[in-house]
Amino acid sequence: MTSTVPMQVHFHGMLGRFALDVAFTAPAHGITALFGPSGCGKTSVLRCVAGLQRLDGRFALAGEVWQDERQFRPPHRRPIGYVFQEASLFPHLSVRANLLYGHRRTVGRGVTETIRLDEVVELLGLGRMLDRSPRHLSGGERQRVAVGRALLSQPRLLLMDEPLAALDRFSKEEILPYLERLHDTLSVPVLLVSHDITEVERLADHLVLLRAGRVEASGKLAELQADPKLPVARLPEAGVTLKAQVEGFDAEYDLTMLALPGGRLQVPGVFGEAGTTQRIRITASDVSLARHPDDGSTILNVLPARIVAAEKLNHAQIMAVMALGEAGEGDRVLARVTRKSWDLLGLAPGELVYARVKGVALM
Ligand SMILES: Nc1ncnc2c1ncn2[C@@H]1O[C@H](COP(=O)(O)OP(=O)(O)OP(=O)(O)O)[C@@H](O)[C@H]1O
Repeated sequence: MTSTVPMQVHFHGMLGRFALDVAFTAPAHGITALFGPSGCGKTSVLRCVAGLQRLDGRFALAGEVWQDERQFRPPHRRPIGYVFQEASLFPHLSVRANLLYGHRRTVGRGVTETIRLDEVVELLGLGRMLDRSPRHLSGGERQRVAVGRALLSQPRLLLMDEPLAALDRFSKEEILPYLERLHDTLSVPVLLVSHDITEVERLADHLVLLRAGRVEASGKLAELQADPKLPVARLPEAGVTLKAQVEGFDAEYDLTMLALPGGRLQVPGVFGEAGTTQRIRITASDVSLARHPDDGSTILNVLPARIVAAEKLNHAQIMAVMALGEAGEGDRVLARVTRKSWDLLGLAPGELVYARVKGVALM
């Protein structure tokens, strides 16, 4: 059962000369990413959650307190699965035996089985490798086994510390769809540490931005992506990740019609089934703004929107935030525009514009 009580995370204290003082709440379901530059304290937060690092504070999951001023549950009494950068599998055991390792220690000792072996094998595509030795697996395959092993220990929380960082680009692409499926299928909440924004955007629902041991911002991924005061919205590849519903298909032109709060999009190719939800990304540099909807171009997607905010990126460029829909009732998107065109069109917050979306990426 998915809990509606948020996860409460608060740790403060010194780690050598490094001061950590983080406090945030996150949903007790879905994937929460801890994102920030190297050395900002991401791994330390995970270690505190696991009880491997003891600092003052409080941690509660679904209303169950693991740590506060009166109590501290030792690591072995915290029902967590931990996935590290490098999968530390037992080389002398088969994949099956590796998978069942944590299972035996929990289900074998009376913990209720909510995640079964066959389920994990199916979810992570491990069927063909069960009798093989981890020595003969690729990095991506090993990491899938490590995730499976962590899940079979029946965790109430999955901690993933840079699970893709050691993989090459190809292996990363191979494993990402499995992690996405995990996200869609399982109710186990995940705390994911990453310094790769594209990974975060593909997987996370909730984002916690860390800087120098503190929380810079915490909220829904789409909200933080569209806040031009935050560093994620100022990156060259800044954009928003949105959920859109497949409305139907244009068979003549091979297009998929998507609906999202405040607008509709047509995307080349036929994918998904009508009624399903797709995750899409709209990059700020792929959006331009116009005063009028129909000035004849090849761009199919022209959406009315209200300008919500604008932030100067540098002397030449502005990051504009728009809420889709004539009344600005819909999702937020970003547009990176030159300050010159902004001035020439006389744009300002509150104005109605037409966002011309050149590209929509499916995630
Ligand atoms: N037990 C400890 N004793 C002393 N210093 C520590 C300890 N644990 C962490 N630190 C320091 O705390 C800081 C934050 O480290 P942490 O590994 O949490 O950062 P990070 O954001 O995960 O970095 P990266 O992305 O490089 O892994 C670093 O300066 C690290 O050296």
